[in-house]
Amino acid sequence: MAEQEKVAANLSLTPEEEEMVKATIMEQEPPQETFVMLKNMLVSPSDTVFDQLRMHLQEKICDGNGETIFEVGVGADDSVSGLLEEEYEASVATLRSLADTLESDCNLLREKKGKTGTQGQFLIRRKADSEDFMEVRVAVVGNVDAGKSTLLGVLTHGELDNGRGTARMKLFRHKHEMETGRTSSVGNDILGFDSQGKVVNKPDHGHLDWVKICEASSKVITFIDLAGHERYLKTTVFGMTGHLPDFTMLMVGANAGVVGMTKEHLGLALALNVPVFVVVTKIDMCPPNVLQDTLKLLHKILKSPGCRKVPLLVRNAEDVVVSATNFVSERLCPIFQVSNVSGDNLDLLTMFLNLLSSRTPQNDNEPAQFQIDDTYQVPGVGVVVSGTCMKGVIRVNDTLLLGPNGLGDFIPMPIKSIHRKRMPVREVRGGQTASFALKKIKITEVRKGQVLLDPSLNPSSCWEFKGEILVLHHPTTISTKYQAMVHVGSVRQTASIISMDKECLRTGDKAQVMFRFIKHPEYLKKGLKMVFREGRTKAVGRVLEVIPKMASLQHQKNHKIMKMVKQAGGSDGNAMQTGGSGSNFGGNKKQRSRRGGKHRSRGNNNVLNTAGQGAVPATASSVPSSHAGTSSVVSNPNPSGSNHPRPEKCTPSQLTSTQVPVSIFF
Ligand SMILES: Nc1nc2c(ncn2[C@@H]2O[C@H](COP(=O)(O)OP(=O)(O)OP(=O)(O)O)[C@@H](O)[C@H]2O)c(=O)[nH]1
Repeated sequence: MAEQEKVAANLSLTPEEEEMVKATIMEQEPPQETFVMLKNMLVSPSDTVFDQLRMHLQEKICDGNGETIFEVGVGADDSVSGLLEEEYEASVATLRSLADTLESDCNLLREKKGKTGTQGQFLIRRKADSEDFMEVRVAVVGNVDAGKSTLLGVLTHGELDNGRGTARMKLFRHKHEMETGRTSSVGNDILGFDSQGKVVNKPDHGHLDWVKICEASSKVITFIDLAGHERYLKTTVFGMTGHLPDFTMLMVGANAGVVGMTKEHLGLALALNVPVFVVVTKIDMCPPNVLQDTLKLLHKILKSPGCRKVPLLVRNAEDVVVSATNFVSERLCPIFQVSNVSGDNLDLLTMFLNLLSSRTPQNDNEPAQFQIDDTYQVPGVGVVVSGTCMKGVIRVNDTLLLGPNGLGDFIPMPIKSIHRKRMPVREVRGGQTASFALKKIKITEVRKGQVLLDPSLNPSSCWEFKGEILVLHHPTTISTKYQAMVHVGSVRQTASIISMDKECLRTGDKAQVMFRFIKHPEYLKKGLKMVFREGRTKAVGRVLEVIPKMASLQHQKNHKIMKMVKQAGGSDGNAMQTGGSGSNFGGNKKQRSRRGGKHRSRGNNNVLNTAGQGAVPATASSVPSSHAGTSSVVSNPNPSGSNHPRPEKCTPSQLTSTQVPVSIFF
């Protein structure tokens, strides 16, 4: 440990960095409240002041979804912080009785004794309600073998690992995962904290004990365990977009360092604006110089212009409180160094998790919105959908609109029952995950990506939408007709580019692009973050405009008319402009063969493996139909024949080891 402390000391913040941390913290200071708290208000309050303080505290607990951090010995006035010992003790006693009247517990987080007196920070948390708990979702990402599943096994079952994978066995869902030791699906496990901040989970808890954990917890951390292997990147991207994590825990094996998918996952979290904290594992088996190199590289990457993070090495309880209470911003990035085998620093990580709060603001008066991320057929129950309540409150027997279906319509759907973490409840609110049993519907009529909405929202679906994207990586160029998987929230569907404000896009290019889904319409909303990917091609961005279904039908009609007019005028060079979407919507067999071969026009994922991968499908006139979709098309970077000079852009191979691809954008 002495070696590690040395390493930590070497990497401690310089005075300028400390200033930066302070500035970041200052940036996040909440606006001044109307209630002015005087530092000795708690010492011996009159009944009126006591009531005022009670109301103030109640408000803060409500705003914090059931908890708040209260500072004793510090006032919102200009007085110097700190109280004399007796005053401080009297203030703490008042705070405890205030918390008591609000059915909450009061726990000391840290205390500071200075020349001007003592001051302390206390966590006030509502006592566990058997029907309700605060929920925080943490996505767990990092390269394969970084120790993700092991850490979750250790945290949620309280038993250390043996270094050969015993702890992760409790989390795996599939036989092949047990055999290979590799996560392939989106796994879930929970860690409950009571009102005193103690872990509720017991070493022997199984999946059936989730209800017991939830009943005894004031706060439940849901870990979204994601796969580290590149092969499962599609599932990992879905986990990051569809499961709406509040935070990302990026795991790095101390000995392996920042390798493989680590930067990819960090880039994804940055693109989706999810705050990141880093956990360096396996410090028990890592030589100090290797650990130091890993930490140095991590600092460099996090501080690089692409990330613009302020790394904070967490070494003691004080650092935990500072980082957790200022972690709402995406800028601060706490770094933990732990061992799942020796248990080093796991207490600090647990303390940090205990202090994290949900980032979804709760407003019960907003119309309900729920996004579906999975569907099940449960024997004896029927169709069950799981997902996240984005806004409002949903109660048993409420009738919401389910959709869009294949035609883009929404149908009224009563909610038969609600479960939160396998526990039956009467209602669910914004920021919480839940599953609903639905009435009178077949499993084939529900799918991931659908939504359940309050009828007052009068929703409409869309085939087309405009997005602003930045290409993080593409081997050649992207032009219209290119198809790839679009991830927006729990929507995951192949979409084709139907137009864009540039002729073609290369790595590092930013553009406004019009997309069209190839299979069915979706429900999207302006401003949502999106990821557009296919194989090694990646682009990130946001939805700028949603074209409602009817408008897009009209647009399609106009497009067809334009095309017919152009064809009549003999301009066959533009015959392919509608590309993939044309082949799916309205393109007949004859047209398809004229466009250069059937297998390029099917409009499903196969297209990605032929024209899609090459990204720039050739026009009917430039490539004979027998060659369409072959590697000669794929490798042609500029088949349109026009002489566009290739812009001087940073390609991934030119990125240095410390650069995260998103650096170009964020
Ligand atoms: N010595 C030591 N071994 C560890 C530690 N953490 C994990 N391991 C071992 O590292 C190996 C890989 O751990 P996993 O938890 O499967 O890694 P993962 O990141 O979940 O891998 P994927 O699920 O494939 O993405 C296992 O054999 C663990 O026992 C640690 O802190 N110290």
